[in-house]
Amino acid sequence: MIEATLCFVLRESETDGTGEAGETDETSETSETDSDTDVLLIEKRRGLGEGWYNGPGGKLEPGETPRECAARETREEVGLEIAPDVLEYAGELTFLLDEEVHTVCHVFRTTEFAGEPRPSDEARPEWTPVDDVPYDQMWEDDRLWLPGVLAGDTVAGEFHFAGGPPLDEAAFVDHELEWGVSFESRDGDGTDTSGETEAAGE
Ligand SMILES: Nc1[nH]c(=O)nc2c1ncn2[C@H]1C[C@H](O)[C@@H](COP(=O)(O)OP(=O)(O)OP(=O)(O)O)O1
Repeated sequence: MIEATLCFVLRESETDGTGEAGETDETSETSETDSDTDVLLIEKRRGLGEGWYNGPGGKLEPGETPRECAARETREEVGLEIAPDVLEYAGELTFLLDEEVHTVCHVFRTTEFAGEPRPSDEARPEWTPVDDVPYDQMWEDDRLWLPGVLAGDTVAGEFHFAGGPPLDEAAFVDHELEWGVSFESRDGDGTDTSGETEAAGE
């Protein structure tokens, strides 16, 4: 079983006079996050999900907590500095391949970061309006959980894939989601110590 992270960095959109990202549309019925918020996505250059968009992230190293991993991967992949303890625990996703747990992924969210994104061997970063996330160029499960996470909700989910490995060539067959899950016990280091968090229902 792989333990991994994803980190979604949010910022207020910049109005650049081009009429693109950040322009306020007074007639729109969008909520406080969405059209005026950007999320930092990466186009992944290698590894699982190569060629697709996602948040920065990757596998935990020995002795590392999930939030330390999320901060390190974000620094390595796109050069942003984030203090691990500012990361908000937004989701726990379990990816199963042929009914065996393949990866448990801890999802974090933050608006606090320093620096400007820059590309690396692993990733090409792109600030993207949250209303314009390219779900057709992402993992198939992302459209189910990422909009809620970007809007500030918390989620526990199980996603069933069949026919692999590798996971990114398997078929996405089923899922269960639970929203509004409390991850407060993970505020210390990203590790659940309470046993309160339930896995998504059957
Ligand atoms: N179904 C899925 N949906 C999704 O959105 N992200 C997924 C996913 N399955 C795996 N991931 C993400 C989680 C994690 O950030 C990443 C793990 O991919 P890899 O094993 O290729 O690790 P990376 O190469 O990115 O990291 P390192 O090797 O640790 O640098 O893929």
